[in-house]
Amino acid sequence: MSTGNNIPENATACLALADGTLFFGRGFGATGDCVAELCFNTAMTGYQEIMTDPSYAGQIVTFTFPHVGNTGVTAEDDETADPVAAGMVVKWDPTASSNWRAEAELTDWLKTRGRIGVGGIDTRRLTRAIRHAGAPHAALAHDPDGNFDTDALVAKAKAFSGLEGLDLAKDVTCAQSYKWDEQRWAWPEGYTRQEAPKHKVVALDYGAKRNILRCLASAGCDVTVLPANSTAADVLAHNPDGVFLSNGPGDPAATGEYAVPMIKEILNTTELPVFGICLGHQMLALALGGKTIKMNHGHHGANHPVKDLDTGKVEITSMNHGFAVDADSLPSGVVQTHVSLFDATNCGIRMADRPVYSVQYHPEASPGPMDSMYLFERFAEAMDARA
Ligand SMILES: NC(=O)CC[C@H](N)C(=O)O
Repeated sequence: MSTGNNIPENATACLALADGTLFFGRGFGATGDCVAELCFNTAMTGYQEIMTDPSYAGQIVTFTFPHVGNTGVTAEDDETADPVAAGMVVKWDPTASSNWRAEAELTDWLKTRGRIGVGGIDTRRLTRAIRHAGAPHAALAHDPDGNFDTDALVAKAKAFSGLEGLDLAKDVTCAQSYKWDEQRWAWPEGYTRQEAPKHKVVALDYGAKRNILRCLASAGCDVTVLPANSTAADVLAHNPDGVFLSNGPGDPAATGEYAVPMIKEILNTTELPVFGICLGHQMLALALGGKTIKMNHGHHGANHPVKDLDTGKVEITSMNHGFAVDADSLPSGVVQTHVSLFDATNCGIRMADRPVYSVQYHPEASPGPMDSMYLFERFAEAMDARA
């Protein structure tokens, strides 16, 4: 039974936006409520990879593609041990899995891992609202009895302080360093190990996706992953041939309090090649003297065209970011290398005179037509050149 006015009789989930807008639907996964920034992702596939991408900490994801659940969940596809996104919003109720690789159903997986989902939402209307007014703060509640205190949910959404100024990398980073040698998935052998690595790479974990670490291993790297708050001395103690800066959640300017000084010190005291992705890109830009800005609704999808300004080629990329590097803030000696063909947002930089570069998009998850491994291979080549 629902309580209060205007709550549909069969509603078991409520999505409340900070401006008071309410959406009702059918809950799935865990019960209870959560509060976060609400974004939308336009990818047609990959809901499990999206939900387990640590960059989504502090965000509820609206899936504009209505069909979720059909591939089930498969442990091999997790980007980290558990889902990190706070919740998921979809148009249709999840369908049962129909996939030989599936090991569990999406709804059971969300339930055992404490993540809330809602189906039956008009995601077109919601997406328009997000595009129009910017990513809102939202509370999502799931109650099988349909009891919702909508005023309290709106108040919770209003009270959420937002992602600006929020350091979330410290929440999702690893507690201790570890070695990584698993390579990209290939048919028919699946994941294989890198048995003859050529380059020692320290990868800073700000919320790293496993598939990025796999790409490093596949490019010939012997990868040591270090926690986000590692100092330049911690990094250099491993005697690396190159330093990698991972993706991650939250505001790069906030996470930059410890990471940016570390990156600056690596740049100032060594000549090591440095490669960054997404949050790593944003923090590298900050370390080089640039600025980052909060976007209206960000880029979250798997078909975003990005132009490589060095080659003129356009790559169709996977994206997940709500902040961006301000290209106008880049100091001399730092070159813009990639731009979004949607809205001209900066998508890549490099130092003019050193193999220090980064991209905003996720090459490890990009669908093509180019082989996104080229960025990892460029990193390996830069380490080769110094050997
Ligand atoms: N995927 C990422 O690393 C995201 C970076 C940053 N948290 C942003 O939202 O822009």
